[in-house]
Amino acid sequence: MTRTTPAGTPLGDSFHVYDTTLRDGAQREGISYSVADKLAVARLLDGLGVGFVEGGWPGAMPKDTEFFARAAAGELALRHAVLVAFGSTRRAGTTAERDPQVRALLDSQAPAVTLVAKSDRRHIERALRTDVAEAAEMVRDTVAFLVREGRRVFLDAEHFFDGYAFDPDTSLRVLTAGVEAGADVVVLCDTNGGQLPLGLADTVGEVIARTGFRVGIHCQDDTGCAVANSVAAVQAGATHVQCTANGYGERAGNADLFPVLGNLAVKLGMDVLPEGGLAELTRVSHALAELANIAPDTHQAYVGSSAFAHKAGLHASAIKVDPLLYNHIDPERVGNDMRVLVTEMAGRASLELKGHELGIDLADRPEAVDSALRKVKDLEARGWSFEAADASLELLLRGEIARTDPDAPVAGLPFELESYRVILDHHADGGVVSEATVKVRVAGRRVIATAEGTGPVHALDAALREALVPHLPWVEGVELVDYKVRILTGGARATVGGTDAVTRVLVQSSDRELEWTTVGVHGNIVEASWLALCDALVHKAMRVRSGVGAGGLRG
Ligand SMILES: CC(=O)SCCNC(=O)CCNC(=O)[C@H](O)C(C)(C)COP(=O)(O)OP(=O)(O)OC[C@H]1O[C@@H](n2cnc3c(N)ncnc32)[C@H](O)[C@@H]1OP(=O)(O)O
Ligand SMILES: CC(=O)C(=O)O
Repeated sequence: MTRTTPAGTPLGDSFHVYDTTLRDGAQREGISYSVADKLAVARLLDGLGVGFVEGGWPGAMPKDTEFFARAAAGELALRHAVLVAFGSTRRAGTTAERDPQVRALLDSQAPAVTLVAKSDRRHIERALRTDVAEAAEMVRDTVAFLVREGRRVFLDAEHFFDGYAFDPDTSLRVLTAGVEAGADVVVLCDTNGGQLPLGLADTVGEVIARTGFRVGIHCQDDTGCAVANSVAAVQAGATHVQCTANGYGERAGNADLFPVLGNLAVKLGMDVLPEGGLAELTRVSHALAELANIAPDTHQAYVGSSAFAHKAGLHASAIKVDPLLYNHIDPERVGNDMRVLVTEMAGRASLELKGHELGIDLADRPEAVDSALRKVKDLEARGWSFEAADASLELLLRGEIARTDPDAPVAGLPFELESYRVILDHHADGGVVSEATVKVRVAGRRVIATAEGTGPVHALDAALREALVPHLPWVEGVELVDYKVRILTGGARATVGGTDAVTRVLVQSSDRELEWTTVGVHGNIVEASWLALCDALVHKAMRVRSGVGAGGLRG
């Protein structure tokens, strides 16, 4: 399929999606890519289909030099993207040929080079400590040298928007020097990230009208407008857009590649990625977050796990009629999913949609839906939270179905608790050991088991397993993979009254096939944990018995 601009002209090389995650993204506080990480990031971006991957600044730091060396040695076989080396123009008072930083760009063997150049007179005079004529010459000389050496050159005009507002002639003179020397694109950079979309788009349009140059855009996110600014620049005529994965970058970050691509592709109808690329946005965004060792932003536009998650009952009731009534696009277009959250804000439609997600048909069970809804609202007012605990919600729904339909089977706990006890031993040497004893009836027998653990919940879990596994072997395959505790004070549970806090525990379990989350709430953290642990086992038991409804433990 031919990729086109909004005007319908073929994209080909006429529009550039340019990624600078490995250079500007790496300037984010907290990110430190290894060379192996950098190679993996480049491969993911290439697989997505971006046109250019800026790999770093060879010569400035050993890791970036090594990255380019390994890429040149064949470790990076890019299918879509052109690899770009980044660096500054030569220093004042020398020549490009003699400047070691410029030579390092050549030595990187990258087929394209992006040169950063000051385009604000105040920076030229105060930071470079030179004059405008020399600054323009630094650009001309370096671009011409690299072009002569067979490199494709882009010019990042640093501080362009602030500089153009202060002294447009200087800023244009720097651009002109680059283009006359052979630069392919002059990239207008909002380096301090202080621009707003309307003013920035006006400037982009004006520069194109005055010069006729091919213009790109690079936006930092200091006003929170980097994505809007980038899209506005494209609408004003920019044909090269620089972004970083998930908006990583110096200070507040850069224009986030994923919403920028989403907007260009879905809203402006530009085929900015090869076929199939758009549906990869969510997966690639999350994979790149892993490589950066940063938790994905759940609320990120287009690709966040909450980007199409609906909590309000009124939203759900319209979504039941047509999902597009409350979604700006079909989430599948960008590889994301719609989810319905059931909380105190739910209505009947929210429960029906959630039931559908969980494989429970609630359409003909209005009584069960009404009573489940009342129960959810009541429990949430007492500190329970079901939005992250689908398994507990499923048990509650199945329990209400069983209560309102005598024909529906119900299964509660696969064992009966007689009592549990947890003690804590603080030894003189500073060691702290928890010990738990559980007394249960399982498979018609009374079983007593004791176990130690690093904490009271660990000990309780261990003792329960000790008691159950000989009689219910599947318990052994249930692993506790995450455990979260939140203390809720009066405000969050106003109907309970009093000043004592309640504890909410979320337990995430896994049996290698599935992960599921359950919730428990109580004034005592061990009891809250016990409730969540038991729900986890009831949920698993329900699946072991397949098709049998379950009651759960909430009162
Ligand atoms: C807007 C951006 O984000 S651009 C990307 C910025 N990224 C980085 O800075 C990360 C990598 N940087 C580095 O490793 C180092 O800063 C280096 C290797 C580039 C330079 O290190 P040093 O030689 O020790 O210089 P230092 O960082 O202190 O100062 C930069 C020098 O470059 C000069 N300079 C800055 N911008 C430019 C430019 N566009 N063109 C030419 N020279 C420039 C400065 O005037 C200064 O010169 P001086 O040493 O004569 O004062
Ligand atoms: C080049 C660049 O990163 C900037 O001007 O912000």
